[in-house]
Amino acid sequence: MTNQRAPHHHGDEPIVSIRNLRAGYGRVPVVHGVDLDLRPGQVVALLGPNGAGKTTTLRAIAGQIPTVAGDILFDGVRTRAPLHRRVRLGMAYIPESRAVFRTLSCRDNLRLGSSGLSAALAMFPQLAERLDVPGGLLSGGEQQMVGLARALSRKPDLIIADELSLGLAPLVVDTLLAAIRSAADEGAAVLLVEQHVRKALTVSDFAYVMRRGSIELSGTSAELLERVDDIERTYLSLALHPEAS
Ligand SMILES: Nc1ncnc2c1ncn2[C@@H]1O[C@H](COP(=O)(O)OP(=O)(O)OP(=O)(O)O)[C@@H](O)[C@H]1O
Repeated sequence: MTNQRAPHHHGDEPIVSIRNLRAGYGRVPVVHGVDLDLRPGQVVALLGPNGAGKTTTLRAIAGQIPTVAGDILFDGVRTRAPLHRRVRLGMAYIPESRAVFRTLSCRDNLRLGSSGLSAALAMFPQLAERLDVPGGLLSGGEQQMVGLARALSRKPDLIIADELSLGLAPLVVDTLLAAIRSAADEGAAVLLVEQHVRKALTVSDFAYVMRRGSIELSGTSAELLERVDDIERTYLSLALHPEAS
């Protein structure tokens, strides 16, 4: 992976391929044999009830936890690089916890991104009125916008985002997902874990449904959206936040 996107990737080649991934904590595997492909320009949603192993899968792909078995290929090359090296190769990993500097102003938080304030405000104009507010006093949604603007400012070619919208109002969720969609439209590959199933299927191109550590179903998001009631009943009914989808 490099930061020079377009010339590097051609056709339909995956930028990331996961083959028979097993990962977990200590000696306890919680992800059993996951296969998954991410292509430039695509948003891929990873759905599933709480505890299915979605976050663990993301952490393994990001290099935050080691794999127990299986392969993670970046641009067709097997990698065991740790998180910070994958970030240098062009990955942005947005974990569930919100990453703002609480005592720095919103303005200074945004300036930490590599393309600066104006690009961030073009992405999220609503932050313009909040520039002097310390990061810690921004709303949850605003904090998430700041974190996302900073992550996207590096023009990553792989974006891994874990429950961006946890606890946020529907309109804010739409704003965040729209920013993710634009990054994909500009060429990034995106892997998204999202509790709002319908929103996730609307914004994504392809989706995987995970349960008990394995992929149980996959398909184009359009196909899955057509049978979303059935999918929610059959695969996602263990979700702790069914009202959120
Ligand atoms: N740090 C950890 N140490 C040990 N077990 C963990 C750890 N984190 C998660 N687990 C366990 O791994 C399993 C999968 O968790 P994971 O967070 O990957 O699921 P998830 O699909 O992301 O669900 P959620 O939506 O609740 O985050 C769960 O049984 C969980 O209890």
